[in-house]
Amino acid sequence: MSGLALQNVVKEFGSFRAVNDVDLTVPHGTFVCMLGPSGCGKTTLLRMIAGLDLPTSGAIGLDGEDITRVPTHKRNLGMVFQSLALFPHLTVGENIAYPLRIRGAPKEDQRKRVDELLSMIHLSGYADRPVSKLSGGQRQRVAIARALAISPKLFLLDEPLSALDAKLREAMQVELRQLQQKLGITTIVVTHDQREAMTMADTVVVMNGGEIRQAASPIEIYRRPADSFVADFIGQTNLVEAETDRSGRVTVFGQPVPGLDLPAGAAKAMLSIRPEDVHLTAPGAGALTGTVTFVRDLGGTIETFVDVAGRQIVAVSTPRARPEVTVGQQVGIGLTPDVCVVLAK
Ligand SMILES: Nc1ncnc2c1ncn2[C@@H]1O[C@H](COP(=O)(O)OP(=O)(O)OP(=O)(O)O)[C@@H](O)[C@H]1O
Repeated sequence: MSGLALQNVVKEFGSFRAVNDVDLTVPHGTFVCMLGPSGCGKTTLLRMIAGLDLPTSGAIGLDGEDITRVPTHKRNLGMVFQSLALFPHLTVGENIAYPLRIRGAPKEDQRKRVDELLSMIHLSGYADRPVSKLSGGQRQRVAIARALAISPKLFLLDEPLSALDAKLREAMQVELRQLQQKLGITTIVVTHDQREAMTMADTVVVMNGGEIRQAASPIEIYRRPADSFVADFIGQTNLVEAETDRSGRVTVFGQPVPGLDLPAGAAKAMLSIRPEDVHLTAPGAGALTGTVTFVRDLGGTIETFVDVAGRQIVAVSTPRARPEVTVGQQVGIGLTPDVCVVLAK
């Protein structure tokens, strides 16, 4: 297969298993973001793909070749890690040309490639500047260009944008994605920022406790989370329990939700209901009734916190779409089966 394939990859540090039996296929040209809380094993997995760590067991393949034990410098990788490690005493052009120079590429070829890459990262004319005179975002782009100078088979980045301020970071996410699409290079980015992952990835790999909990497109992960960890980790959600009552009706907080089905044979299941799918109504008009406990008006959106039988439900809407409500007021909550995602666990 063309692309990257991880098979039953395990990494143990002493008796601690940091990566537990990971299987993942990344087709050629795909942009993958590995996402998860601190310590979930995403950097360890990336380091094994890079050849910086050896798996305890399992296999890593690239374009059909087993590279599990191939040293990093023979894997044809481009890497950008958190600390950029640009050479501060070299110019922008010299930094980008560095990997070509150490491979003995002719001077003229180096110059051509540097010009090509500078144009790609929107820094044409910057070749002779010292890197010390660049802004954070410009340095980031130079690090990316240097990693791409050798036209690698695989582009690996670990939290590449984490040192940038929020606005620049968002702009760079779009730039990085556009560059990757232009080059069609298989790319894996480790991030703990779900918005960043949703912006850039074809496939988001959500990890927890050394395991992949779900690997799917951003919208699939958001709309059809595999389990309550993924539902809660990606975006905001309401996790509520549904159960079957004595007469066989499926209920939420004791109120029947007609048309909602639980998995065959299950008396209970967790539901994920996104806040934008929770519709506030007049009391009694919705399936549930609750009391407004807090209203967070963020200008573009309003979050309304509602206490329903001692549990908090959050509804999000635009100011125009939301009925006027105040703290202490009773409201109804309309629940339809189509907004309730029944979770596996
Ligand atoms: N060299 C090592 N020796 C011992 N334990 C390690 C080593 N490297 C990583 N670990 C442990 O393995 C687990 C996974 O670490 P890893 O760096 O992969 O997490 P991460 O998901 O990238 O986290 P973060 O977002 O904080 O960087 C952590 O519990 C970490 O302490």
